[in-house]
Amino acid sequence: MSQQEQISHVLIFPLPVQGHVNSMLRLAELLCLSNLHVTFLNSVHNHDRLLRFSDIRTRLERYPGFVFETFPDGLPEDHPRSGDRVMDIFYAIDGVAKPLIKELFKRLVCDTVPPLTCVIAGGAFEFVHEFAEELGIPTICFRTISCCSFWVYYCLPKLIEAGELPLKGKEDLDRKIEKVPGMETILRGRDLPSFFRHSDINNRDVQLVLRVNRASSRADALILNTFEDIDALLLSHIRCHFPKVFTIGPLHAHLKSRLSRAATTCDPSGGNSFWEEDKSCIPWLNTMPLKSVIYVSFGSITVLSKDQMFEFWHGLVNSGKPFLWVIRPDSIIRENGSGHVPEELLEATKKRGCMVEWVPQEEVLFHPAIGGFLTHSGWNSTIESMVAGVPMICWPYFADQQVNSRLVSEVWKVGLDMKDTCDRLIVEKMVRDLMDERREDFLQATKEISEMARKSVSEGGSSYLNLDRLVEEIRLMRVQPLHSTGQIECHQTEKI
Ligand SMILES: O=c1ccn([C@@H]2O[C@H](COP(=O)(O)OP(=O)(O)O[C@H]3O[C@H](CO)[C@@H](O)[C@H](O)[C@H]3O)[C@@H](O)[C@H]2O)c(=O)[nH]1
Repeated sequence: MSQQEQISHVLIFPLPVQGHVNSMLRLAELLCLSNLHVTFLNSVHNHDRLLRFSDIRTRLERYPGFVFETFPDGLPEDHPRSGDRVMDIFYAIDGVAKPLIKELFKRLVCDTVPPLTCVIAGGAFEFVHEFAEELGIPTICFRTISCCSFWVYYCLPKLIEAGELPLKGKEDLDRKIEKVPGMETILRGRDLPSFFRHSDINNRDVQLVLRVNRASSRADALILNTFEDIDALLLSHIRCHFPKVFTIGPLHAHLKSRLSRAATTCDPSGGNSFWEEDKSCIPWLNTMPLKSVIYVSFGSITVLSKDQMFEFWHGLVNSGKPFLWVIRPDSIIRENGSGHVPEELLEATKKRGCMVEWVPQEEVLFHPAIGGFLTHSGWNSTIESMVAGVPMICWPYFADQQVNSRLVSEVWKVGLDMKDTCDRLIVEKMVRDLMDERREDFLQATKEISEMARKSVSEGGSSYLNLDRLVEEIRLMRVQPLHSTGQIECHQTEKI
């Protein structure tokens, strides 16, 4: 086969957490639909959960060019991989899995047909760029966070240089942050990614975040799960630094659009869940009036203290609105002596509440009974809510979520930002504002954004065309010979 005819083979390597794996799997399927060969790299821990709780195997086995590879993430099985221990994932992988992943890269280049031609990485590990550069493999960085938070992360060194960071104390949280181009009037200290609330810039996590963000610019191209209409200004800044940016989102809607055009028999609503989806909430929702229910979910990493849980619970009950609340089994911090649930909460919940451990979120958001979403502002949840036309109350937990929630309220105007408070009176007021007082404004804004999003992923839309361009770009990518020897040193590689 000639160089031109060679089939492109992409390795997709997400940070092994639900939110990242979700969007990367959607990308994988979109690339398979374009007849590219895709190897998807999962941690053993996540892969087991995915096989247990989703239909991913049947969905992806339809594509002859799709394969999973796995690696051990280096953490004990009972490690929570969430809350304030989520950063352990980065350090454990950097230690244990790194050499195995390097061997995998070599094996895919040397011993696989078709050979690897490109790596799409989540931008979480610097070593991906090191290995790829050593082996001459082109890389594309897919940051699964929002465009606005990607840009804020990218500008952080500038903020440090200009003295806007570190924040020195609580009094700095409301100070304007002016050195992020395109966001000069929007951000305050409290809207920066949570890692940067640290007053010590040399802190290990802060340094890690700075390093991995710097590494993004070593990639040959950048993919973002957004669409041009909501991020035009920031994209114009980003494109000055990253000449090849492909905005191909919202990915979940894009996948649906392409699957329906391909007229496959595959259920486009199939999830990629690490937890068992409890569908009993759907018959419950069917009994509720139109747009009356507030859906509550804080994603896959957030953990709540018992006090926080009770504040939310009281606030929801006191708002008088029906609520569907996802509480992951591992999401409440165990504390001694504070487990008593007041009788009035239990009674009110029996009447108008439904609490489950995990739901098919896309289906829930599209249910006609859903009128609002109390969310942690993870980017997938945010963009899924926008597509479904559901306004949000944002309670960001950490990382990029702090930026997303600010944009939701101040720029896109599709919801309210409740960051840094967790008080039953505020929860109650925000729910009433979202569902009653300011409902019409929010519904109008979400409707407009939802229409723009759907248009972008329909034939001829910006994300649709950008995906075609991305596929063309990938088809042109080839492994370049090593500088030192003039050829890749393909020797026996170990299977992981
Ligand atoms: O009951 C549920 C709850 C959630 N989901 C899905 O799980 C995903 C959660 O993703 P996201 O909303 O992005 O939250 P996290 O799981 O917290 O995602 C991580 O990854 C995101 C993308 O990079 C970041 O924006 C977040 O800050 C980071 O915590 C979404 O697709 C949801 O549809 C379900 O299917 N069922």
